[in-house]
Amino acid sequence: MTAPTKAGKRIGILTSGGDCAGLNAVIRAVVHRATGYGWQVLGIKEGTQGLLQRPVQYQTLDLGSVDGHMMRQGGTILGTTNRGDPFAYPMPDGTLKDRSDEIIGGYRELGLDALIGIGGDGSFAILHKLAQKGGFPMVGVPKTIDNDLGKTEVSVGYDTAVAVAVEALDRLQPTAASHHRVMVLEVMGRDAGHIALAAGIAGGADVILIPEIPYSIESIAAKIQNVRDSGRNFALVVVSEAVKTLEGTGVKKILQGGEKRYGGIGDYIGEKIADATGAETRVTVLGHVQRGSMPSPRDRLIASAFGVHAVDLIAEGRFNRMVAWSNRGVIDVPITEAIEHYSCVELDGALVKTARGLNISFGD
Ligand SMILES: Nc1ncnc2c1ncn2[C@@H]1O[C@H](COP(=O)(O)OP(=O)(O)O)[C@@H](O)[C@H]1O
Ligand SMILES: O=P(O)(O)OC[C@H]1O[C@](O)(COP(=O)(O)O)[C@@H](O)[C@@H]1O
Ligand SMILES: [Mg+2]
Repeated sequence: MTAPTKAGKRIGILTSGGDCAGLNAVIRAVVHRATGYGWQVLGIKEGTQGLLQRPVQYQTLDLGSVDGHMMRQGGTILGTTNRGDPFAYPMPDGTLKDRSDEIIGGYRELGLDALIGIGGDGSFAILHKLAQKGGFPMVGVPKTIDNDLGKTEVSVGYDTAVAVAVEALDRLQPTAASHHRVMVLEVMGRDAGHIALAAGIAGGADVILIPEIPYSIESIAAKIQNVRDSGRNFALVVVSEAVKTLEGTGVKKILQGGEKRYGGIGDYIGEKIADATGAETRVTVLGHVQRGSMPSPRDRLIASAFGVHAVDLIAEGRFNRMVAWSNRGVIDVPITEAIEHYSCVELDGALVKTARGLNISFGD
């Protein structure tokens, strides 16, 4: 594919890392704002993978291609990747190769004036390094259901993921009560407990286990005994996927190609609770359902505000910055600060205090 001829600025946009709800709303907002400036927008396919391929994989985005139902759709129309680090790209023979120059070459082939990357910490680390090496201007838009990016109060996708987890607890509660069971819900979060904490509070959990707070089975069992003593015959337990075993190891599955992902701590905790309390216990692993929903209104709003601001940063010539949510509005921060400041659950933060005030146990 040959890049279209150019009048005014031409900007590229890509989505990177795990998908989440609200990515399409960001893309739509970027296209609206850029079109307002009279610019062209090229959507790069599959994150950095699209720039690696020849011909470079992209699609031209205009108002006609982003309106209608796109903002309501989960996922990303551009595709994404959280594999294939360009600086250590896994080759078929098992070796790792630095392919960053090919990606920078792909960027140049498109004749872009700037790149908007929608990603999380991992993606920004890669994209920023590429932009520095290739000398091209870049702006970041934060997304991740994990909400673990520093320097922004919230990332696109988090609100929807929490809503899905709360809905799961709403559905587990009546079946737990009907069968007098302890229901364990394992939610995502690599490696922060934000989803578990927020969903646990909003979904009425009795116990919330997050990687930031060490737990003991005795303490969880004591909480379940308290619940029984109060006359209630069921309990809801939320476990973040990154919670470790009592021996201090993360529970992971090995996937095709040797990739590892969290999964399984819910079963581990469920068994321990059953042994310690004698309660009938069932485990639900929510998994990618948390990423696949229609974006919540709040995610659509944040995504829209971020997309507009990202284009404005380019218009102002302010690069290497990430748009961020702070104090009821959009700001921008150096992207390096966002990468450096990993944001896990603050132990003295409002939500931990709220949970304790509600007598929710962290198992500590
Ligand atoms: N081409 C790539 N683009 C983005 N991330 C990649 C790529 N290749 C490998 N990765 C790795 O995948 C992970 C992507 O980060 P992930 O946490 O999934 O998303 P996010 O960018 O939202 O943080 C990081 O560990 C990153 O180093
Ligand atoms: O989709 P995959 O590759 O199984 O990855 C799962 C991981 O991605 C996430 O859903 C989201 O991570 P990012 O938003 O940082 O990409 C994590 O919560 C989870 O551990
Ligand atoms: Mg991440």
